[in-house]
Amino acid sequence: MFFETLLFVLFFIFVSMAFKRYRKVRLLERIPGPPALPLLGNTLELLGSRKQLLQTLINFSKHGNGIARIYLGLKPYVLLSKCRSVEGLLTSNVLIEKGRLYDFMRPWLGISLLTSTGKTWKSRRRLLTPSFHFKILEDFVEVFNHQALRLVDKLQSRVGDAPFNVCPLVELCSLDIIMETAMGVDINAQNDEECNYLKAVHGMSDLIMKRHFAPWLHSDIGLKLSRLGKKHSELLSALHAMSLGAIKTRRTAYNKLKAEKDSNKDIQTDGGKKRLVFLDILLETSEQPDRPLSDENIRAEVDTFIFAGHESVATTINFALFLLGCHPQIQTRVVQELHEVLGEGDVTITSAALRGMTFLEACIKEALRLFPPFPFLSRRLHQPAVTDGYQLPEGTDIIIMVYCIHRDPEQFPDPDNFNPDRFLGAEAAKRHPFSFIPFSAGPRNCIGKKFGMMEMKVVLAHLLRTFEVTCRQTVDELGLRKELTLRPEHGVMITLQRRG
Ligand code: HEM
Repeated sequence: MFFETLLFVLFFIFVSMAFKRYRKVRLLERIPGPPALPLLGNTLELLGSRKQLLQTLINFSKHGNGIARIYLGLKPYVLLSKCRSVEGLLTSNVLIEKGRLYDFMRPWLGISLLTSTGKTWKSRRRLLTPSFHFKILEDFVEVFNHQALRLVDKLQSRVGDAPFNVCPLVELCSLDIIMETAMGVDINAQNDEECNYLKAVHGMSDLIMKRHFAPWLHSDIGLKLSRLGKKHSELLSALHAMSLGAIKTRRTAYNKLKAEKDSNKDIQTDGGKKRLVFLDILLETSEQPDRPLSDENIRAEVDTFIFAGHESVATTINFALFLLGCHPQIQTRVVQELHEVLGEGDVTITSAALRGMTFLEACIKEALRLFPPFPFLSRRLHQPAVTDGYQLPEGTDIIIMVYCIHRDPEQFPDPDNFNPDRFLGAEAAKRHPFSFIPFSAGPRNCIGKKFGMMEMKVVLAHLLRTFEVTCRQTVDELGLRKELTLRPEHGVMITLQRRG
């Protein structure tokens, strides 16, 4: 009797799951998409070459007019590639759950602002928003200047050299900046080109992408049993050891200062200068009775800031150098503007000066349009939605094709052309508000948008007023590759001349 009941229950579960899937697939089959193999779906095309991942997804999305459907194994995904199709989703206050890729980031980044959802995300967002207050960001401009000048110093020795890859140097600079602003430590990565921490970040990013496209690595057991399991644990230990070490040091300093001072006042840091870093704010918050943050929560947020805050900025600076190096007339316009805003001689760039650099900002935006660090964003629907007249059932995984949205000729005529003027004047004001979304949009947009823009402007301003940058690569020669962010696999090869 027991076995009969068990069999009946199992049969019932199986039938209801099959029926649920049938209803879901029936709705999604109305959406155009490439032919899919039984069981495997479109997995083979996606697995075929990770180098081609971006191009493969772009090709898939061409199957519909802004909306297309693919299968990874049995799992359906919907690709959205027009601004009109993503507006409803991005502005929703309830459809805020991230897609599967984020599941694989959790061992490293924990439950943080980037990876959480629902009530946890809402309360974290409320908690962390004040950390990005303009007053706090203004204090960071000093760090941006100091680290950018270190990069300029490093590059002085490359003047007149044959073309060299600037990407690793820019990435180390942006890592130094986020370490100093997030944790208050100057790790001077720029003088450590072997930087083990960065190697661990790259190793983990690579592993997360491998997991995403290999269904047999999706479960933790599958990963542990595979040859990647050991590497995953080693990378996690290295990454967490660094952030936990920095938290411990900062907490000791914080407690010491607190014992000396009224805890409501600003904390004295860095040899007497008043500058709060993100970690101080988290430590302060963790002590408020109504908003406790455990050490684990703090580690998750710190790791998230470091990941989200350095690679995206570095790749954008690199792509901007590529574009400006290939377009000398546009570079000259930037330098003229810098001259007008900053004058001659050595200067420390202030936040007021940054506001005057409108053409440099337009160049950065155009670099973000052509090469968005996050060329696609993923979401999972925990309730049904409708877009472009199609019903999307609960549980559907969505891929927002930022790369395609940014190259839509209806919004950006001659879309492959580098033309920063698109972001100035009336043309910019006429465009659809969701046609340019490098920082995403709506309630789950990038919390570090202002921080990132200020940092990129300071670093590029120092570089461009010191050096004339030349680049002779084509876009194909960059070897665009989608890792966790979009990267130029073959580097950005530039030459430098000192400006007169
Ligand atoms: C060029 C620079 C940057 C770009 C293009 C960028 C882009 C993005 C995008 C597209 C998202 C949404 C991700 C998604 O929905 O899946 C995001 C979220 C986020 N970014 Fe950025 N980001 C940049 C710089 C930064 C910086 C400098 C920081 C921190 C200092 C930062 C911290 C975050 C965090 C914490 C989130 C999660 C926000 C939430 O879900 O509430 N980002 N970013």
